[in-house]
Amino acid sequence: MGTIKHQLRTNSLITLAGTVGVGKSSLTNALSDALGFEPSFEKVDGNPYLEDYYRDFKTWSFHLQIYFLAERFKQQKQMFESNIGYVQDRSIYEDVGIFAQLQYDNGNMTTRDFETYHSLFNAMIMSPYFPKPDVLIYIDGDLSMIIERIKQRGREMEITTPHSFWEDLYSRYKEWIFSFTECPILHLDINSYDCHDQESIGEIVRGLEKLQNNPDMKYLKLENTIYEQSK
Ligand SMILES: Nc1ncnc2c1ncn2[C@@H]1O[C@H](COP(=O)(O)OP(=O)(O)O)[C@@H](O)[C@H]1O
Ligand SMILES: Nc1ncnc2c1ncn2[C@H]1C[C@H](O)[C@@H](COP(=O)(O)O)O1
Repeated sequence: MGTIKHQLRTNSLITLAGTVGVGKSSLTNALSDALGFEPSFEKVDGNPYLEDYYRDFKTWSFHLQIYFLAERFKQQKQMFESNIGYVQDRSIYEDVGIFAQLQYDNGNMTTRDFETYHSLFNAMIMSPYFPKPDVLIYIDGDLSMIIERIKQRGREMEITTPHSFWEDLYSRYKEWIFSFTECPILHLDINSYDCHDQESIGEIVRGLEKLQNNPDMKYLKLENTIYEQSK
Protein backbone atom coordinates (compact mmCIF):
# COMPACT_ATOMS: atom_id res chain seq x y z
CA MET A 1 0.00 0.00 0.00
CA GLY A 2 1.38 3.42 -0.95
CA THR A 3 1.79 6.64 0.93
CA ILE A 4 -1.32 8.80 1.40
CA LYS A 5 -1.17 12.59 1.00
CA HIS A 6 -1.83 14.18 4.36
CA GLN A 7 -1.60 17.42 6.30
CA LEU A 8 -0.39 16.10 9.61
CA ARG A 9 2.68 17.80 11.06
CA THR A 10 5.83 16.00 9.94
CA ASN A 11 6.89 15.39 13.54
CA SER A 12 3.48 14.17 14.78
CA LEU A 13 3.20 11.46 17.39
CA ILE A 14 0.22 9.16 16.84
CA THR A 15 -0.19 6.61 19.61
CA LEU A 16 -2.32 3.47 19.48
CA ALA A 17 -4.15 2.12 22.49
CA GLY A 18 -6.28 -0.96 23.05
CA THR A 19 -6.34 -4.30 24.74
CA VAL A 20 -4.01 -7.18 23.85
CA GLY A 21 -4.81 -8.69 20.44
CA VAL A 22 -7.14 -5.90 19.28
CA GLY A 23 -4.91 -5.01 16.31
CA LYS A 24 -2.54 -2.22 17.38
CA SER A 25 0.59 -3.62 15.74
CA SER A 26 -1.22 -4.33 12.48
CA LEU A 27 -2.63 -0.79 12.32
CA THR A 28 0.74 0.67 13.38
CA ASN A 29 2.27 -0.98 10.32
CA ALA A 30 -0.47 0.13 7.93
CA LEU A 31 -0.66 3.71 9.20
CA SER A 32 3.08 4.37 9.42
CA ASP A 33 3.37 3.07 5.88
CA ALA A 34 0.54 5.30 4.65
CA LEU A 35 1.79 8.42 6.45
CA GLY A 36 5.48 7.92 5.71
CA PHE A 37 6.14 7.96 9.47
CA GLU A 38 8.32 5.59 11.46
CA PRO A 39 6.58 2.79 13.37
CA SER A 40 7.60 2.30 16.97
CA PHE A 41 6.75 -1.16 18.31
CA GLU A 42 6.49 -2.70 21.70
CA LYS A 43 8.91 -5.63 21.49
CA VAL A 44 7.57 -8.92 22.83
CA ASP A 45 10.36 -11.23 21.63
CA GLY A 46 13.32 -10.71 23.89
CA ASN A 47 11.29 -9.42 26.85
CA PRO A 48 13.07 -11.18 29.75
CA TYR A 49 10.06 -11.17 32.11
CA LEU A 50 6.91 -11.63 30.02
CA GLU A 51 6.67 -15.44 30.06
CA ASP A 52 7.46 -15.63 33.77
CA TYR A 53 4.91 -12.88 34.39
CA TYR A 54 2.10 -14.79 32.71
CA ARG A 55 3.03 -17.89 34.75
CA ASP A 56 3.15 -16.01 38.06
CA PHE A 57 1.73 -12.46 38.22
CA LYS A 58 2.51 -12.00 41.90
CA THR A 59 6.23 -12.67 41.62
CA TRP A 60 6.89 -10.81 38.39
CA SER A 61 4.43 -7.90 38.05
CA PHE A 62 6.73 -5.26 39.50
CA HIS A 63 9.79 -6.46 37.56
CA LEU A 64 7.84 -6.48 34.30
CA GLN A 65 6.46 -2.97 34.82
CA ILE A 66 9.92 -1.58 35.55
CA TYR A 67 11.23 -3.31 32.44
CA PHE A 68 8.45 -1.78 30.30
CA LEU A 69 9.09 1.68 31.76
CA ALA A 70 12.80 1.42 30.96
CA GLU A 71 12.03 0.32 27.41
CA ARG A 72 9.52 3.14 26.95
CA PHE A 73 11.98 5.70 28.23
CA LYS A 74 14.59 4.65 25.66
CA GLN A 75 11.93 4.59 22.93
CA GLN A 76 10.59 8.06 23.84
CA LYS A 77 14.06 9.58 24.06
CA GLN A 78 14.94 8.24 20.63
CA MET A 79 11.65 9.52 19.14
CA PHE A 80 12.06 12.94 20.74
CA GLU A 81 15.62 13.36 19.49
CA SER A 82 14.90 12.31 15.92
CA ASN A 83 12.07 14.89 15.58
CA ILE A 84 10.23 12.97 12.85
CA GLY A 85 6.70 11.54 12.66
CA TYR A 86 5.93 8.33 14.56
CA VAL A 87 3.12 5.86 14.92
CA GLN A 88 3.55 4.22 18.30
CA ASP A 89 2.17 0.80 19.17
CA ARG A 90 0.69 1.38 22.68
CA SER A 91 0.92 4.38 25.00
CA ILE A 92 2.71 4.61 28.32
CA TYR A 93 -0.59 5.67 29.89
CA GLU A 94 -1.89 2.11 29.51
CA ASP A 95 1.09 0.63 31.38
CA VAL A 96 0.31 2.64 34.46
CA GLY A 97 -3.46 3.18 34.18
CA ILE A 98 -4.40 -0.33 33.16
CA PHE A 99 -1.75 -3.03 33.57
CA ALA A 100 -0.02 -1.89 36.77
CA GLN A 101 -3.33 -0.82 38.31
CA LEU A 102 -4.95 -4.18 37.48
CA GLN A 103 -2.18 -6.12 39.19
CA TYR A 104 -2.20 -3.80 42.19
CA ASP A 105 -5.98 -4.09 42.56
CA ASN A 106 -5.74 -7.87 42.28
CA GLY A 107 -3.16 -8.06 45.05
CA ASN A 108 -0.25 -8.95 42.76
CA MET A 109 1.75 -5.80 43.50
CA THR A 110 2.37 -4.45 46.99
CA THR A 111 1.52 -0.85 47.88
CA ARG A 112 5.24 -0.16 48.36
CA ASP A 113 6.09 -1.44 44.87
CA PHE A 114 3.10 0.30 43.29
CA GLU A 115 4.14 3.63 44.86
CA THR A 116 7.74 3.21 43.72
CA TYR A 117 6.51 2.43 40.23
CA HIS A 118 4.25 5.49 40.24
CA SER A 119 6.97 7.84 41.41
CA LEU A 120 9.30 6.59 38.66
CA PHE A 121 6.52 7.00 36.10
CA ASN A 122 5.75 10.56 37.26
CA ALA A 123 9.43 11.53 37.15
CA MET A 124 9.72 10.15 33.64
CA ILE A 125 6.72 11.90 32.14
CA MET A 126 7.92 15.22 33.53
CA SER A 127 11.04 14.93 31.35
CA PRO A 128 11.05 16.60 27.91
CA TYR A 129 11.16 13.17 26.28
CA PHE A 130 7.46 12.66 26.96
CA PRO A 131 5.50 15.16 24.89
CA LYS A 132 1.80 14.32 24.81
CA PRO A 133 0.76 12.45 21.67
CA ASP A 134 -0.99 14.51 18.97
CA VAL A 135 -3.74 11.90 18.79
CA LEU A 136 -4.40 8.64 20.59
CA ILE A 137 -6.16 6.07 18.42
CA TYR A 138 -8.27 3.84 20.63
CA ILE A 139 -9.21 0.47 19.11
CA ASP A 140 -12.16 -1.35 20.57
CA GLY A 141 -14.23 -4.40 19.61
CA ASP A 142 -16.07 -7.51 20.81
CA LEU A 143 -14.12 -9.45 23.41
CA SER A 144 -14.89 -12.77 21.71
CA MET A 145 -13.36 -11.54 18.43
CA ILE A 146 -10.33 -10.23 20.27
CA ILE A 147 -9.81 -13.55 22.08
CA GLU A 148 -10.06 -15.31 18.71
CA ARG A 149 -7.27 -13.07 17.41
CA ILE A 150 -5.11 -13.81 20.45
CA LYS A 151 -5.57 -17.53 19.75
CA GLN A 152 -4.79 -17.13 16.06
CA ARG A 153 -1.67 -15.12 16.77
CA GLY A 154 -0.52 -18.04 18.88
CA ARG A 155 1.59 -16.67 21.73
CA GLU A 156 1.48 -19.66 24.08
CA MET A 157 1.73 -17.54 27.26
CA GLU A 158 -1.38 -15.56 26.24
CA ILE A 159 -3.40 -18.56 25.04
CA THR A 160 -2.98 -20.33 28.37
CA THR A 161 -3.93 -17.25 30.40
CA PRO A 162 -7.41 -17.57 31.99
CA HIS A 163 -10.33 -15.91 30.24
CA SER A 164 -11.06 -13.91 33.41
CA PHE A 165 -7.79 -11.98 32.95
CA TRP A 166 -8.79 -10.84 29.44
CA GLU A 167 -12.25 -9.90 30.71
CA ASP A 168 -10.74 -7.81 33.50
CA LEU A 169 -8.33 -6.11 31.09
CA TYR A 170 -11.12 -5.50 28.58
CA SER A 171 -13.49 -3.88 31.07
CA ARG A 172 -10.70 -1.70 32.44
CA TYR A 173 -9.99 -0.35 28.96
CA LYS A 174 -13.64 0.64 28.57
CA GLU A 175 -13.53 2.67 31.79
CA TRP A 176 -10.04 4.05 31.26
CA ILE A 177 -10.77 5.58 27.86
CA PHE A 178 -13.62 7.66 29.31
CA SER A 179 -11.28 9.24 31.83
CA PHE A 180 -8.41 9.78 29.37
CA THR A 181 -7.77 13.48 28.77
CA GLU A 182 -4.06 13.72 27.85
CA CYS A 183 -4.73 14.25 24.13
CA PRO A 184 -7.53 13.95 21.53
CA ILE A 185 -8.95 10.48 20.87
CA LEU A 186 -9.80 8.85 17.56
CA HIS A 187 -12.07 5.90 18.38
CA LEU A 188 -12.19 2.88 16.05
CA ASP A 189 -14.02 -0.40 16.30
CA ILE A 190 -12.28 -3.45 14.84
CA ASN A 191 -15.15 -3.83 12.38
CA SER A 192 -14.96 -0.22 11.26
CA TYR A 193 -11.68 -0.36 9.32
CA ASP A 194 -9.52 -2.62 7.23
CA CYS A 195 -5.72 -2.37 7.42
CA HIS A 196 -5.35 -3.63 3.87
CA ASP A 197 -7.74 -1.16 2.28
CA GLN A 198 -6.26 2.16 1.15
CA GLU A 199 -9.67 3.91 1.34
CA SER A 200 -10.19 2.77 4.88
CA ILE A 201 -6.74 3.87 6.02
CA GLY A 202 -7.36 7.16 4.16
CA GLU A 203 -10.48 7.75 6.29
CA ILE A 204 -8.45 7.20 9.44
CA VAL A 205 -5.86 9.71 8.20
CA ARG A 206 -8.66 12.26 7.57
CA GLY A 207 -9.87 11.66 11.13
CA LEU A 208 -6.38 12.31 12.48
CA GLU A 209 -6.16 15.53 10.48
CA LYS A 210 -9.51 16.73 11.81
CA LEU A 211 -8.40 16.19 15.38
CA GLN A 212 -4.99 17.81 14.87
CA ASN A 213 -6.38 20.83 13.05
CA ASN A 214 -9.31 21.53 15.41
CA PRO A 215 -7.93 22.13 18.89
CA ASP A 216 -11.46 22.18 20.36
CA MET A 217 -12.19 18.71 19.07
CA LYS A 218 -11.24 16.15 21.69
CA TYR A 219 -12.99 13.01 20.47
CA LEU A 220 -14.03 11.50 17.16
CA LYS A 221 -15.51 8.09 16.48
CA LEU A 222 -15.23 6.65 12.98
CA GLU A 223 -18.23 4.40 12.49
CA ASN A 224 -17.35 2.79 9.17
CA THR A 225 -14.35 3.42 6.95
CA ILE A 226 -14.70 0.35 4.74
CA TYR A 227 -15.71 1.57 1.32
CA GLU A 228 -17.21 -1.73 0.09
CA GLN A 229 -19.52 -1.98 3.09
CA SER A 230 -20.57 1.63 3.16
CA LYS A 231 -22.00 1.54 -0.38
N1 LIG B 1 -8.22 -5.78 10.99
C1 LIG B 1 -7.91 -7.07 11.27
N2 LIG B 1 -8.63 -8.07 10.76
C2 LIG B 1 -8.33 -9.34 11.05
N3 LIG B 1 -7.33 -9.74 11.83
C3 LIG B 1 -6.56 -8.79 12.35
C4 LIG B 1 -6.81 -7.40 12.11
N4 LIG B 1 -5.89 -6.66 12.81
C5 LIG B 1 -5.12 -7.57 13.45
N5 LIG B 1 -5.50 -8.82 13.15
C6 LIG B 1 -4.88 -10.06 13.64
O1 LIG B 1 -5.15 -10.14 15.05
C7 LIG B 1 -4.00 -10.58 15.75
C8 LIG B 1 -3.60 -9.53 16.77
O2 LIG B 1 -3.22 -8.34 16.09
P1 LIG B 1 -2.04 -7.40 16.60
O3 LIG B 1 -1.93 -6.29 15.62
O4 LIG B 1 -0.81 -8.22 16.87
O5 LIG B 1 -2.69 -6.90 17.97
P2 LIG B 1 -2.06 -6.10 19.18
O6 LIG B 1 -0.82 -5.43 18.68
O7 LIG B 1 -3.14 -5.14 19.56
O8 LIG B 1 -1.82 -7.12 20.24
C9 LIG B 1 -2.92 -10.83 14.71
O9 LIG B 1 -2.91 -12.22 14.42
C10 LIG B 1 -3.37 -10.00 13.52
O10 LIG B 1 -2.93 -10.55 12.31
N1 LIG C 1 2.59 -2.69 31.02
C1 LIG C 1 2.32 -3.98 30.77
N2 LIG C 1 2.10 -4.82 31.79
C2 LIG C 1 1.85 -6.12 31.56
N3 LIG C 1 1.84 -6.69 30.37
C3 LIG C 1 2.03 -5.86 29.34
C4 LIG C 1 2.28 -4.50 29.47
N4 LIG C 1 2.44 -3.97 28.24
C5 LIG C 1 2.31 -4.99 27.39
N5 LIG C 1 2.07 -6.12 28.04
C6 LIG C 1 1.95 -7.46 27.46
C7 LIG C 1 0.62 -7.79 26.92
C8 LIG C 1 0.93 -8.69 25.76
O1 LIG C 1 1.06 -10.03 26.21
C9 LIG C 1 2.30 -8.22 25.28
C10 LIG C 1 2.25 -7.32 24.07
O2 LIG C 1 1.07 -6.53 24.06
P1 LIG C 1 0.23 -6.28 22.71
O3 LIG C 1 -1.03 -5.66 23.18
O4 LIG C 1 0.01 -7.61 22.04
O5 LIG C 1 1.07 -5.38 21.88
O6 LIG C 1 2.87 -7.53 26.36
